[in-house]
Parts: sequence; C-alpha cells; structure tokens
Amino acid sequence: MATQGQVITCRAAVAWEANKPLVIEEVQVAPPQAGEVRVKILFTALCHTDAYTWSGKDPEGLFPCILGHEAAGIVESVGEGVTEVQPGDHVIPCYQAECRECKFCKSGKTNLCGKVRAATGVGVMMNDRKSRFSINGKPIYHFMGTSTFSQYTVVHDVSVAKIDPKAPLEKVCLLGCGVPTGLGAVWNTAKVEAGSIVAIFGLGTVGLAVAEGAKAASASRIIGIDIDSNKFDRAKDFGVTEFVNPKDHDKPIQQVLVDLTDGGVDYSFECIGNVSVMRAALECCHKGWGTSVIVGVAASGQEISTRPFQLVTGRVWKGTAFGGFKSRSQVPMLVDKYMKKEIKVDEYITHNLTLPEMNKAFDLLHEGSCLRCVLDMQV
Ligand SMILES: NC(=O)C1=CN([C@@H]2O[C@H](COP(=O)(O)OP(=O)(O)OC[C@H]3O[C@@H](n4cnc5c(N)ncnc54)[C@H](O)[C@@H]3O)[C@@H](O)[C@H]2O)C=CC1
Ligand SMILES: N[C@@H](CCC(=O)N[C@@H](CSC=O)C(=O)NCC(=O)O)C(=O)O
Ligand SMILES: [Zn+2]
Ligand SMILES: [Zn+2]
Repeated sequence: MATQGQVITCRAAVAWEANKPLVIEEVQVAPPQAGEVRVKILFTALCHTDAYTWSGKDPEGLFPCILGHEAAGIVESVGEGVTEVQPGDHVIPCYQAECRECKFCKSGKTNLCGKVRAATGVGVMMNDRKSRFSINGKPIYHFMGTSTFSQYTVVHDVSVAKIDPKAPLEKVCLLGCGVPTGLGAVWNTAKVEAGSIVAIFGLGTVGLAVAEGAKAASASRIIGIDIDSNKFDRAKDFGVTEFVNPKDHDKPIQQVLVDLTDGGVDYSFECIGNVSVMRAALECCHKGWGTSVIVGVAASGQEISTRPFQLVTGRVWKGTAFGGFKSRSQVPMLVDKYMKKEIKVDEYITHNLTLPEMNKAFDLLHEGSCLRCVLDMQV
C-alpha cells in the first residue's frame, strides 16, 4: 500500500525520561514537508552520545524523544522541492548537515553547517518548528536531526547522504558517526603526517578508528591508553603499537608519555569525554608543535583547564565534530572506500540485536567487550 503523503504508524524506542528504560511504542510519523525526507530505517547502531543524552547530562537533551544517529535506510517519500534523493534511494542520515549554501559550508574551513542546527538542537524540524513524531497527538522530540531509533524517521534534505545501493546497510550504518569521526580526526582535523608519534586516550570505537586512521597515515608509533587492559589485544588489529594503562603508573599519565617519547607525542586524541584526560592529552604533547584533538563529548557543566604556558610553548588544542567530514559529500566516499576494503567497518560490530532489544543494547554499551551493537529495526 502506498504510504506517500500518509501518516505512518510504526514502532520506535521512545526515551520518555532521562535514565528510564526506553519503551517500544507505536508512533505516528507525519509525511515530510518541503525540504524533508522520510526514511525507512533498516539498521541502526548505538553510539555513546545516545547514552550521554539519555543519561540527562546533555544540555540539549529533551524528553520525550527518539534517540539514534548512526543508521542506514531507504527513502520512503520526499517533500516538495527535494531534488537530491528520491524514494528507493539508499541513504545514511547525517546528524551534521551540509547545505552547501550557508556561511559555514561556503567557508571551506569547517564541516559544520548552520542551516538546520538551530532546529535540530531543540528537537524540531525547520519548516514549522514542530516534530513529525507523535503518539496519540502528543509530540515526541527529534534528536540530532536523525532519530534513527524509529522504523521511520523524517530528516532535513541537507541531513541525508545518498549511498551506493550495493552497500550492505547492516554494516555501513556505522558510517553515520563513530568510524568517520575517528578516521577524520586524524585525516582532516589533525592531518597526521607519516612518521608521527600518536597517543590515543580511550580505545572504544572512536579511539580504534583513530588508530586505523593513524596507521593509514603511516604514523611511526601509535600508543593506546585505556584503564581497561582487556582493550589492548583487539586494539593491535586496528594499528595500536604500544599500550599504557594509567593504573599501572604512579606518575601522571602525561609524564609517563613524555618520558616514553623523548619529550612528548606529535598528536594526541581524547576519545573518552573526560575533562581531566583532555588535560593530560594536551600536556603529553611535544613542546613547540604537539597537537591534541578533543573528540570525546563531556557532560554539561564540565570545563577543560591547563596552564596557558602549555599553549604559549607551542602546543595546539583542537576539537572535531564528525571528524571534519562534510557529510553529504563525503559519507558516500567513505561507503565506497569500505566497498573497496580500504577502511574497516565490520570489525567494529561486536553485537547484533533487534529493535525490541533496545534496552539490552544500551546495557551492552557499558560492557567493555562491546564496540558497536547493530539493531535490525524491522523485526
Ligand atoms: N566529536 C564527535 O563528533 C564524536 C564524539 N563521540 C564521543 O567520543 C567518545 C568515545 O566514544 P566511544 O569510542 O564510542 O566510547 P567508548 O565508551 O566505547 O570508549 C571509551 C574508552 O575509554 C576508556 N576510558 C574510560 N575512562 C578512561 C580514562 N580515565 N583513561 C583512559 N581510558 C579511559 C574506556 O575503557 C573505553 O575503552 C564519547 O564521548 C562519544 O560521545 C562519538 C562520536 C562522534
Ligand atoms: N548536545 C551536546 C553536543 C554533543 C556533541 O558535541 N556532539 C558532537 C557529535 S557527537 C556524536 O556522537 C558534534 O558533532 N557536535 C557538533 C554539533 O553541531 O552538535 C552538548 O551540548 O553537549
Ligand atoms: Zn555518535
Ligand atoms: Zn550549510
């Protein structure tokens, strides 16, 4: 039966309140308005940022909402004026939009886009500042402009990347967030050169993708730092060459790393979201040129600090969102790289579950063995 122009009733995992188990509900998904795209989500993974917002620590977190931002699906219908995708196209929703027209997009200096960010930050669509999700008339907020924990979602047309229809959606859903973030932090944000010494704090999916990117950039030493030594074995497969567990040392971890590397590392990446570790990641960098990239997302109210002397003496502190990749232009390129076996994706998937098992998937996120759990959304 044709669904275009109709309200679709489907299942979604609804976060009614912070920290309360998500509830699988029947939700009504309104048709896309001008400049919008309704997508049938086939597979979604969970990212730690979903857990962060669910925890109530995200200043932009609004409830009730439908979380989820690392997914793949098929366009069901498009609103007026949408030209770049059509029903049947295979797509990856992009929480970081790319309109190609705004001041940010035109600058060439950033992958951030200003076109819809004000609306996505408050859980609504640009057109009418309303949600397309409801339950018996009660609006449910969108999240990150993607809300992929629903069998159908509505996104802005600037927030969807059309990909190779031959790509397996149950795998390439990961290219919606964590893997590109780590790779791009190395390639786009830090621009690591061959021969560099790299330190990675946190060996989850994002940290391992940093390792993969650093290996591809021919870094000479890739030092993985994690408080869970069980992470070390797996990290070798992603390019980590040495391991340090801060718990094994009495000295501050930045001093341990400075001693290990004749004065400090060329590049460091914080992939945890811990502001004390962010400081250590900056301070383990080599005087004169070492660059530290903040990737992890820290909770509301948290602030970073260091002695300004650290920067006066040439260290550089940076951050990255989605690894600096321009989403609509570059996600299809990452899918192609995966299809040519130039980047890993399957290796980050440690668990597969289904939509009704959403809460189990959130529990898994906190287990050391889990990198990414992919949910089959149509079960
Ligand atoms: N900037 C961006 O665009 C993005 C940021 N993120 C953020 O990146 C961070 C990492 O994400 P995932 O890799 O999925 O997380 P994860 O939780 O899988 O990995 C974090 C790792 O850090 C380790 N760890 C925790 N405390 C530590 C400490 N004090 N010292 C050393 N290691 C420690 C844990 O054992 C774990 O292995 C999260 O904060 C997430 O929200 C995720 C995607 C995009
Ligand atoms: N709402 C949060 C912001 C969290 C954050 O920094 N998000 C990252 C992506 S994390 C993906 O898993 C990001 O790209 N930020 C840029 C943006 O435009 O949101 C808070 O306020 O803490
Ligand atoms: Zn994410
Ligand atoms: Zn833009």
